[in-house]
Amino acid sequence: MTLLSISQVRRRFGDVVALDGVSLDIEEGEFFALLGPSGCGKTTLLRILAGFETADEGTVLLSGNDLTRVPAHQRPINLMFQSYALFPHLSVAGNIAYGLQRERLAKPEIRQRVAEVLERVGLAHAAKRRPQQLSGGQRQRVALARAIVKRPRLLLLDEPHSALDRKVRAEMQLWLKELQHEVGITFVVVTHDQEEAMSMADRIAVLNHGAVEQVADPVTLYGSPTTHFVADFIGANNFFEGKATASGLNTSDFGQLPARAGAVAEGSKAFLAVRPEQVTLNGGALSGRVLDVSFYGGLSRVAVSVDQRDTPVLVHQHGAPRVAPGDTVGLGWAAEDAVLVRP
Ligand SMILES: Nc1ncnc2c1ncn2[C@@H]1O[C@H](COP(=O)(O)OP(=O)(O)OP(=O)(O)O)[C@@H](O)[C@H]1O
Repeated sequence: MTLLSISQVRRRFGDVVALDGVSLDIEEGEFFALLGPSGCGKTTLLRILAGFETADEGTVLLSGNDLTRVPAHQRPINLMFQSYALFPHLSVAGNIAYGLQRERLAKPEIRQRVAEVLERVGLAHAAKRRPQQLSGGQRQRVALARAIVKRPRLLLLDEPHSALDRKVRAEMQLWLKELQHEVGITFVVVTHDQEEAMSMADRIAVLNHGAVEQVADPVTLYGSPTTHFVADFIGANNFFEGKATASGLNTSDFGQLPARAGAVAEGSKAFLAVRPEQVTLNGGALSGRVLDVSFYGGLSRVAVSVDQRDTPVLVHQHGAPRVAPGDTVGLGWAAEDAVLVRP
């Protein structure tokens, strides 16, 4: 069932168009990610959902009810800030209880709900500590506990892992996904980190210049991007430019190259996108010379220079390298492993 229906939302700041007609439906219980580079408008959209910012045009419905005129504190929506915004003078339990106290819930109920949520985030032992006595990952758990204890319909998370180092970040991504499944609250997370979005979200909306480029699950986004921007932003890709034909792409430099049509109509301008792990080095449509080989344990990355191309073709091979710089190689791929995308 649709929980949140965002329709044709626009927002400008002076000359800057932050959101240029964004429409999205987010399902009940979904872990949804808004992904895009800095300045694409994702924070503005999150703030509009929370009620801290207003749209110039468009509507936001929550279970069919228009939120436009509902003030932030009356929305069944919580926002977890990037900085966590914990109160330094309150204990962990005090921070979590704060919102419930403001709602004037009875003391025994507050005590019980705080204890429950502390247990859930694995911080029961740290209830009396102050935020500055906690690690970054623990602070994030407190911020999440404080957000979910109010049992919102929707939890918005702004770059939740940006304050954490790499290793903790990976642990917290896994944990956040588990937590979301356990509590069943709909999560909308804003991130510029494609790996983070891919590893956590059920579905991802990729934003660029205030507009939605594509909405899909991670596997579809990776395997069947519809635009050059999405194919380039998510993972590594090799691109060729040309015109879509019935069986691939017609290029001026390399003739016909095999690919699936994807979302591109025959005869239109397009790019062929092929992932490095789909390219083989034993014969095929192109030939080139190995420029560079680097070994990463389970994976070797090979850069192949091809005449008439400014950028080398990247190839990933499983295991140790089987070619060396200077080798002449053929580059090939199966038509179903390459996809045509819109410019
Ligand atoms: N209050 C404001 N006043 C003026 N311009 C703003 C304001 N808020 C956002 N913008 C502009 O709107 C555009 C979108 O900003 P937004 O913060 O939504 O992007 P973002 O994708 O979240 O980027 P980041 O990841 O850097 O936060 C940017 O060009 C930004 O400079």
